[in-house]
Amino acid sequence: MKNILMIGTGGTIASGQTAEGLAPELDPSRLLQDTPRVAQLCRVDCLQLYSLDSTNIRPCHWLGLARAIRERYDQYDGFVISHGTDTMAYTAAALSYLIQDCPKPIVLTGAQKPIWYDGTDSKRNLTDAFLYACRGCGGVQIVFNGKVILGTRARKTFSKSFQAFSSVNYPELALIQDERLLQYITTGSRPAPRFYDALDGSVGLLKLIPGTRRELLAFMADHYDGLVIEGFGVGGLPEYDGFYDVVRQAAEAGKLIVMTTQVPNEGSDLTVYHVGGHLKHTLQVLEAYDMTTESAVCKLMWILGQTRDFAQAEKLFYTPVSRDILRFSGE
Ligand SMILES: NC(=O)C[C@H](N)C(=O)O
Repeated sequence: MKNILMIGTGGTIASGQTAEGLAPELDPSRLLQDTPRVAQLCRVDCLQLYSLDSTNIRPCHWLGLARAIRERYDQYDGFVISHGTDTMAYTAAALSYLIQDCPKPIVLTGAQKPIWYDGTDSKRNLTDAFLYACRGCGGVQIVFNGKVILGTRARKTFSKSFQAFSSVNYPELALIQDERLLQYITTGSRPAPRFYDALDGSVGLLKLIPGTRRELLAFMADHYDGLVIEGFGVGGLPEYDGFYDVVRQAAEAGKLIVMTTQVPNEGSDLTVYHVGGHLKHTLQVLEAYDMTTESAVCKLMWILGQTRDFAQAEKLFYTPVSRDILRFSGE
């Protein structure tokens, strides 16, 4: 039997009812009491690391999760992290940069309804997560509603339904149906993972709207070391009101700027239109292409944890990690 470590962090799956709404209170061993099937699949140890609604999860918690896995890595065959769904895609992306080429499965799961709720999705998701931790591929993945999604490709796309997550610009890796694992895509891995222990949380995300004030961009460029700008369509920046100069000054001041799109699918291509091409050709800005915003944000934090040098940052940003960016593969 495989040895799996379950790490609890909170979320709806572990929540109880309070007068002001659901709040996490159940620890992982309590979740397993309600999911007896797991004990037939593997041996489990439990670690309650946090008890948070995932709205409260921050980069320090991602570092804590990576550290917890690193410290116990040799003792287990796989890891299951129970987590709130709201920021699970960010945690999955962050862990994909902090723990690279991992040959053991690191599986995030959670639920849209608490474990005690009639018709909850908690038990299915937990059972599937453990099944995948025992039989699935290495690396960081989300198992949810029968789908297995690469940690760098996940996004929460439904706020209430059980099908909470989609795989963005990349196929789902596997399906789990009636405890049968259909592994369509495998993840290659090295014999041992590479752990990182630094992230710089000084990254901001600006979603443009028609008429966004330049002052907002300038304020963010002043207050953050890295900035992700979600433009429209295939990407670009307004040509009125001095936006370009703000980005130029920020880039010259050594800030790392990533241009991406707020369109959910197919990614950016800045060079198609002048609103993007002028920027791309004249300034030192990075482009997310087919990466998710969650991954672009976390990759920027990971890069800023290592360097401020644009050339080095550019190299790191465009080097695929766990298939987060495909634009450059094969070129
Ligand atoms: N379904 C959930 O888990 C949502 C919850 N607010 C959380 O992210 O912690």
